[in-house]
Amino acid sequence: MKTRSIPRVLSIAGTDPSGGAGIQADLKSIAANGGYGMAAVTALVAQNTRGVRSVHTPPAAFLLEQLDAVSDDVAIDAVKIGMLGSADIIGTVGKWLVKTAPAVVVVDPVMVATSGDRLLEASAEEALRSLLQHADLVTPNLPELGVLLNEPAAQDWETALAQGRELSRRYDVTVLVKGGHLPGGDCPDALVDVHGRLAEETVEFRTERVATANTHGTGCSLSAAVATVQARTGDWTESLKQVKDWLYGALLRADELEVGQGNGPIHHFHHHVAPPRSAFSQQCWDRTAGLRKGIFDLPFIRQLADGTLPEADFAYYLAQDALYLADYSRALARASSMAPTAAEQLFWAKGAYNCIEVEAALHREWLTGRDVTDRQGPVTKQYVDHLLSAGTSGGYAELVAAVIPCFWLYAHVGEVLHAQYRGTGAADHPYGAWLDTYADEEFAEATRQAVGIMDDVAARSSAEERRRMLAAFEESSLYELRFFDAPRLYAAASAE
Ligand SMILES: Nc1ncnc2c1ncn2[C@@H]1O[C@H](COP(=O)(O)OP(=O)(O)O)[C@@H](O)[C@H]1O
Ligand SMILES: Cc1ncc(COP(=O)(O)OP(=O)(O)O)c(N)n1
Repeated sequence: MKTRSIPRVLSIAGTDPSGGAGIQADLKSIAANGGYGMAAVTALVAQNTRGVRSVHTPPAAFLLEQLDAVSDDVAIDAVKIGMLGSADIIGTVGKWLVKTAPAVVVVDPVMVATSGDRLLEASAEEALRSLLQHADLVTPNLPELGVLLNEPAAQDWETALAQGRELSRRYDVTVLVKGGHLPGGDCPDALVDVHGRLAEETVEFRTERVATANTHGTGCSLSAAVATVQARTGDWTESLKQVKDWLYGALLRADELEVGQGNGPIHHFHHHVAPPRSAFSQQCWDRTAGLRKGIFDLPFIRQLADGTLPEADFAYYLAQDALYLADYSRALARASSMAPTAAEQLFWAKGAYNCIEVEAALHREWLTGRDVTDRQGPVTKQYVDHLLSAGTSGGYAELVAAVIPCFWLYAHVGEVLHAQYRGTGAADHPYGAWLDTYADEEFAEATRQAVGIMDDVAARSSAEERRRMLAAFEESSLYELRFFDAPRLYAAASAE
């Protein structure tokens, strides 16, 4: 297939004056994915983020005039077909496709909007099935897949894939089965083709489900984007990979748009606009709320707060922390060596220095006279391995996200424990002096700067890099929890 760096892509679809779905969404998706967008309107839809009010369908002959006006003048590299509305319109589009034979035809078999309003007359379902013979790719959601096969909508992923295979077999077409309507923490999609046009019969793409109500026009946007990238790459699997990544970012940042009071649109141009400075760290913080709760529920933290923590557990914690800091300093030094700006280089270098010079010295002071192991325990070792591997196999962005929880959780736990201790006014608290050093304003300021750097790095990173950053942040946060729990599990054994 002949590919083109800026493909000319025609959307044949209905309108959405609120800009989230239909032609308006298609044009944004095409542009966001590097194409030149064109549009022929099948129906004028009075709708917004809350639902459809009415539909006006101009005569099919006028749609044909629009289509001919484009194809008589412009070489069309790809066509995306969305809302068609009636059998009359479907027939007109089918004949035009036969006449023009575009290289890429993607059909999104739009039937019902998220709001529940019908966008295809029930009597036109058979006509829509017959249009599939002109399609290279069809992108039904699960209810639409069921209707096209005259079967109930799939309730699980295995049934959905089986239906995808059946649709591919019946209509000799590649099917994109979309799992957005299934419950669960991720959104599976799969390209399915039983006629050998893909490397494998089923190629799956999974992304995490984004917690947002702003998904209006997701299906329209996806199909227009796939048509565009396919005309650029000539490879369905590669196209889906690129588009899913872009779509994930568009959903992740949909809430920033604040459009409408119902299900708002996705952020088509998220990759051209830097996220608000604090957006990424807020996301990291929100995602690890459960782990923070877990930390405050640990016996170690409760006992450290009320002064009942066994001395041996405290000593084990201090010893492991000193061992950890020696390698944490190396991870910060690595971040310094990878930093793209002098300011970031200096910040991490100072952090590496402070770990050894200030923090470890403090630990040594507290450890004097205590009989403790000088070997890394299992959790310390795993945590350090995670940091060092982020610094070698991950990039700078991943390493930065991996080192932040140590700053942030230490500062947060310190602040909370210190406030609790001060609140009790207990003069004889065995760990009072330690808790006083724990809430240090200089360290809190360094933490704010570190989190700011992470936000800056996230703002200049791709959606895929941000996803890896988030995973690295979560993993380090989990190790922070395990680190606080390690004395309970390993202190006694290490003393033997
Ligand atoms: N909350 C979400 N988070 C991540 N991806 C989503 C989410 N909702 C839908 N998607 C993805 O958006 C695309 C459209 O999905 P779907 O909702 O199944 O179709 P439609 O929008 O046509 O009803 C699919 O790629 C699906 O995996
Ligand atoms: C004019 C028009 N076309 C299609 C839809 C439905 O779009 P879809 O991408 O399926 O998005 P939601 O149904 O999720 O909004 C529409 N609303 N209007």
